[in-house]
Amino acid sequence: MDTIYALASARGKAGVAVVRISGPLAFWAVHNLTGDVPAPRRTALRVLRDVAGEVLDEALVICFKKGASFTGEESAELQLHGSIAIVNAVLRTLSEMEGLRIAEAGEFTRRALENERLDLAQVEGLADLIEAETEAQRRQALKVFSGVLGDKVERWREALVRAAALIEATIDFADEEVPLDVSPEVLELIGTVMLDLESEARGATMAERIRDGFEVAIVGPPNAGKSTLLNALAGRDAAITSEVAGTTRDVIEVRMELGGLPVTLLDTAGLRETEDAVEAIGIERARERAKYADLRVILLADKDAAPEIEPEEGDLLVLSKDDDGSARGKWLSVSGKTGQGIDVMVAQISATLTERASSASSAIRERHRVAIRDALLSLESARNEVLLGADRTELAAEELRTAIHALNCLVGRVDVENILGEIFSSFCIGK
Ligand SMILES: Nc1nc2c(c(=O)[nH]1)N(C=O)[C@@H](CNc1ccc(C(=O)N[C@@H](CCC(=O)O)C(=O)O)cc1)CN2
Ligand SMILES: Nc1nc2c(ncn2[C@@H]2O[C@H](COP(=O)(O)OP(=O)(O)OP(=O)(O)O)[C@@H](O)[C@H]2O)c(=O)[nH]1
Ligand SMILES: [Mg+2]
Repeated sequence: MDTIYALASARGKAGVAVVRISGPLAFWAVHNLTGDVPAPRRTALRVLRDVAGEVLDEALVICFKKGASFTGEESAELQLHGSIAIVNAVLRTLSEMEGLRIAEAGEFTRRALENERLDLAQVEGLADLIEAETEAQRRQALKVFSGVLGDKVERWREALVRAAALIEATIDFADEEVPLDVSPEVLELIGTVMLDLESEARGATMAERIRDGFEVAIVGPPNAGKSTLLNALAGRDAAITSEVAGTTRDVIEVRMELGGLPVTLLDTAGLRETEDAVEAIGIERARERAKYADLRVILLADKDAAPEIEPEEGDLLVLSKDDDGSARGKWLSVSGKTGQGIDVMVAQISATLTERASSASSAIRERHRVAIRDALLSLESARNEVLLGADRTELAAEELRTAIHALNCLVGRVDVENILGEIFSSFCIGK
């Protein structure tokens, strides 16, 4: 196993820069730099020198013994003065040591995974934690990082292994005089796991929204003030506005944080019958995106006008151009010009999305959703086989094993190699 090292903090000038070293030669490398190996897990102030004895920096050094570190390997940390020259000099000195090489992106975490310090879902949680920009993303990533999914998988696995064992026992005793009917207990075990998996699958979509953002589409007739509202929310001139009806054609996307949730706000072409071919394409796109949005804000300048889009349950109906708030009443009203009502509308949007986000599960990725779906399909078949009777027990056991396999994939107990590359490619070097 190579000993790897990398700058773990961001590149460039900083207060302090952290260099990590991990592998069997980590302490040896520290000894080369400081002439000493400080007591494990204690910070020690040491002068670092290169091979020629030239002083590189005075740094805090921490050693972690094998089995008691982030990676699980012998490792060390150098907390340097955050100068580009010092970092370069220290990295160069490490590169000159026999048996040390620079780490690849995510390689420290990969070793933590290989040494079973983390399971695959936790690694994904860690990747999301580093990417997290909003409060909801931070909370969700921390939950996944703490290993909830792994704990659940363990419980499901135990139940299914027990169900499989019960079935297999009846296969062995198939010739006996009085075969014990285990099917009620087996069905009970399968049923409980299926209920859990179904609830996990339902929350997966919301978990993905927290990760990748909710789409909120502003739709309505031309000139309603959609683009003006988008600009007011974005705090910049993202979209062209004008008194000409039919100004916006393309869908304009602005990413922002609303009430702690990541949101992509969409401004769309005003909806109306038109002879203009280009405008018609814009309107088609507007309808298409609105259809798939998580929330639609239907904006109308005139509350008696036809909305040109059938309001559905969950849509937010908002009256626009209410500059002084005089139209406020049972209608939510805003003005993109004066800002009137925007705080109330934002609070309403964020409350609606927060309510939906509360059903988020710890299955945060497409990969998790697929594994859960596969497990559910196999359990469904297993249940049918059990119901079909004693001569189908081998098939039932087989389906149970397939379901357990899918769950093992979820936390990376099996079949990891092909997905690791993809997961770690999103990591920084030094993580
Ligand atoms: N300076 C520094 N800060 C950091 C990290 C780091 O590596 N270095 N981390 C890294 O990303 C995170 C902290 N995560 C860590 C997780 C485990 C261990 C560790 O040594 N685990 C041992 C001992 C546990 C214990 O003492 O309770 C173990 O699990 O056996 C260290 C850091 C965030 N902050
Ligand atoms: N007084 C007032 N005028 C507004 C307000 N919002 C928009 N307007 C004006 O209404 C006109 C149309 O605004 P836009 O934001 O371009 O309307 P739109 O809904 O994006 O229109 P299309 O892109 O054509 O569908 C512009 O002249 C804006 O200045 C508002 O809150 N108050
Ligand atoms: Mg517009």
